[in-house]
Amino acid sequence: MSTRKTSLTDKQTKNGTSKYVLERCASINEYYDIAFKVMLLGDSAVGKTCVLVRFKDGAFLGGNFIATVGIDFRNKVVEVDNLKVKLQIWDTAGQERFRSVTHAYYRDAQGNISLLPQFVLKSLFLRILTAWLTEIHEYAQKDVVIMLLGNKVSVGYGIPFMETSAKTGVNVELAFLAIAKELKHRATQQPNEPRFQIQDYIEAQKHKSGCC
Ligand SMILES: Nc1nc2c(ncn2[C@@H]2O[C@H](COP(=O)(O)OP(=O)(O)OP(=O)(O)O)[C@@H](O)[C@H]2O)c(=O)[nH]1
Repeated sequence: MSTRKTSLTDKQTKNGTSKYVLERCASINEYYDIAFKVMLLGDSAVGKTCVLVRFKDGAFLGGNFIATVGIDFRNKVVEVDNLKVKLQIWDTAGQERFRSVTHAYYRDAQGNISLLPQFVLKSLFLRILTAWLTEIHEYAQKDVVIMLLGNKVSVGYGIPFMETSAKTGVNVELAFLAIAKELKHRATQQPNEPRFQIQDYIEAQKHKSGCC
């Protein structure tokens, strides 16, 4: 059994005043078999906090945009092949001025989910993607599991990619489940067992749900 205490999520308005705090101090006993750290990366306002809140609480954080200050995390336990997998998901501030704070956390994470901006020109999209992949390669573990989330853009980088919406919830649960499965398979894989194919899993699940 493990006990956890989530930290405060401190959000900041454009003028720098901290006015919105998601209060989550409850202590909850939750059982899990295996735990992984996953970081949410991406430029400011791409929707990292909203995706995490959608996954954790099933709600959409609408209203005025309030930027994350520094870094925060939420835990969620998901079931993967009869194992309880705890994902400790780190929500990083996208603003450049917090980069030195967030870089310090890359090394401990087994998974990275990078959110990419919607509706930008392909050349800009590729520039942003390359910048984030360069950051990941510089600061993260060499064998970190990477997933890209975005909207209406197709990527040919051999990295699992999904279109998601924190607003409608489409594909959010699937994205986190897929990364939990990949991490669990890597951690428990027997020598002769075939590798888990994360993109195949994603496609099969999308097909099942009749989604996009
Ligand atoms: N329509 C729509 N709006 C979204 C969606 N996801 C996020 N938003 C909006 O986009 C804005 C930014 O969302 P956040 O999740 O706070 O962005 P962030 O990436 O955490 O930003 P930083 O904290 O600065 O790194 C908010 O106004 C959200 O309401 C989505 O799927 N659809």
